[in-house]
Amino acid sequence: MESNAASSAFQTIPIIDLKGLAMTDVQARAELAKEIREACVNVGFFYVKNHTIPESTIKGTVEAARRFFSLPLDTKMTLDVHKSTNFKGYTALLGENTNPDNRGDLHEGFDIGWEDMSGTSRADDGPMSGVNVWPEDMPGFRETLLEYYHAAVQLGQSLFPLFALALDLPENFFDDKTTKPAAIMRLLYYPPQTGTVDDRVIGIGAHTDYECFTILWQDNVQALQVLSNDGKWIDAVPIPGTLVINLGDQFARWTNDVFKSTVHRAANRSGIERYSIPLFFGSDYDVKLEPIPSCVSESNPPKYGVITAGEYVRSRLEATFY
Ligand SMILES: O=C(O)CCC(=O)C(=O)O
Ligand SMILES: [Fe+2]
Repeated sequence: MESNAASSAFQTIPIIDLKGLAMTDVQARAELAKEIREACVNVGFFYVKNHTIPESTIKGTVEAARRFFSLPLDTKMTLDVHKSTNFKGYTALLGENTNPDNRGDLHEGFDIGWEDMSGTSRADDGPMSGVNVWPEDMPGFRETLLEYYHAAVQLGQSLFPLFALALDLPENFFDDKTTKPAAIMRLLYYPPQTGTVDDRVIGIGAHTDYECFTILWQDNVQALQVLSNDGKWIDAVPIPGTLVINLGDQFARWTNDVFKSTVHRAANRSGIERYSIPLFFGSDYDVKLEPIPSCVSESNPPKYGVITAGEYVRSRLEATFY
């Protein structure tokens, strides 16, 4: 399978209907996988409609985000991500810098990893092991976020077989590599930027994501942009009822760039505040990201060194949260 890196300058981001996600008909699944393949090879981004995260779960989580980010700064700072050994908790404005050429990102964030409803976190998350941190005096906040987290993880798990089909692999190829969903969920809040904007301080600087793919909910404020091969920024216009799926660097490494991990950024110049909720879905942290054999050929020789997923994500997070 060849990398298509130079072939397409996309102008639009495809919309894929997932209403048949649970179907078992082989032909229908193959057709859906083909659509996904086109999007992954040419764009690295697609919208999904008729996804499986309930609207009520989204609404509750956005409400929770509003409540959380409106807490006083010193209360939020008790959960400072820099105090955590595993990148969990609160990031203040300018607390991270996604693009090294920039001067800091103009967003606030709140990060959690896997935890079940009874409060158990995983002990064996390799370099990312450790508990989530939660605000005090916010009844229901934890449950609301975990409800969203597990719904998004379930959606992610149902996408892996389609990504496998899209790579001409058996549907279960990723099953034993995604047994402990390595998923990080973020609440993001972008204050509006008005007046003269320094391009080096925007909502989130130009970057690629670190894991296999990201499931992103965005509100209806336009800010997200995706870099096309011809160097143009394409608006990822908010489309009500959809989620954005974009591929990250784990998948690019694993597929030897057959799947694209596309550069994107967000700048909120709307005049009103913006919220988004990415969930970054990676392979199990102990999986070695060796190029998938069908993605390597004489004309597309291996491009990346082999590293475990956990080491890779950790090194990227360490560079971001300086
Ligand atoms: O807020 C957005 O629309 C994008 C966020 C993003 O790219 C990220 O968190 O990696
Ligand atoms: Fe991103």
